[in-house]
Amino acid sequence: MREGLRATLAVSAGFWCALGEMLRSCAARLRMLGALRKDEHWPARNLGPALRWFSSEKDFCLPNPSWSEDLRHLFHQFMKKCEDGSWTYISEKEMLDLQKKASELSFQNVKPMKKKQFPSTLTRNFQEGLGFEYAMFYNKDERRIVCLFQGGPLLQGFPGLLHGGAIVTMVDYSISILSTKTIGFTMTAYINITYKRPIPIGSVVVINGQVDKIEERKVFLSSSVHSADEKTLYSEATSLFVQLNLEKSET
Ligand SMILES: CCCCCCCCCCCCCC(=O)SCCNC(=O)CCNC(=O)[C@H](O)C(C)(C)COP(=O)(O)OP(=O)(O)OC[C@H]1O[C@@H](n2cnc3c(N)ncnc32)[C@H](O)[C@@H]1OP(=O)(O)O
Repeated sequence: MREGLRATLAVSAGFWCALGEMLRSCAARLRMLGALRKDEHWPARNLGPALRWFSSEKDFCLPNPSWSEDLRHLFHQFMKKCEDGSWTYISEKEMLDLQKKASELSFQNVKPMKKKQFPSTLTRNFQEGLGFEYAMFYNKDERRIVCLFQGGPLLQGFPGLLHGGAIVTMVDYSISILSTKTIGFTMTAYINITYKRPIPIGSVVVINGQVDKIEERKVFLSSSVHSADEKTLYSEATSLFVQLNLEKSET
């Protein structure tokens, strides 16, 4: 009798959970459809204050109050390395200029978003300190890029830890700039990342990317993610970027 009651309760709890999940997913879809109906272009008008808009003139790669001591220290170290010209600081403006040029390329079946309506890049759509805080430095002769990165609480995966998707986003974004600066506009064909140790939210990591080999339109790169003191290797990745074949994509 008691067994029967327990089984009935388990089935009914399962039913209510499944129903709840279904209703939540329907509500999310309806919200999305509503937003889409209002305006065929993303983003919907009222995405709230947590966005740094494309039109902003501010250089978000410079230190702000959310930066930890470690991030400031590394930033100033790299700025010093820039003095002899071996390394160059990549400003937000330079990244936006690249992006603007990229938005002029036409891809099959892709409608460009209305100017000024779209946010700068995925990595800049968060309020100061909550998402991706970073600065990048480029070494042309060594074909290397360094990204100093501090991931905020909105990038959480496991409690207190950075989501792997946020880590690979920052790796991909850094080496995408490196490959683009090396041979012109490229796209990620693959990126294979190995996560070796979890990264605590708010800690500072150093992403090192380098070009290993170029074969015609293909750029092979490798990258690593270390702690600021270089003692911990968090992740390693190998990737292929392919230079855009504009004749093909213009069709
Ligand atoms: C970001 C900074 C700068 C820019 C700012 C912009 C905004 C920032 C945005 C941040 C952006 C962040 C970055 C992002 O998020 S980029 C977004 C994520 N990536 C994509 O969506 C790319 C989707 N894929 C494609 O569009 C095409 O497949 C590409 C363009 C990659 C190649 O298609 P295409 O038609 O052009 O070339 P092809 O097919 O003739 O192949 C050519 C050669 O490549 C070899 N191959 C191809 N694929 C693979 C593979 N998977 N493994 C091994 N090999 C592969 C192939 O065998 C051939 O080799 P070979 O036979 O000649 O030896």
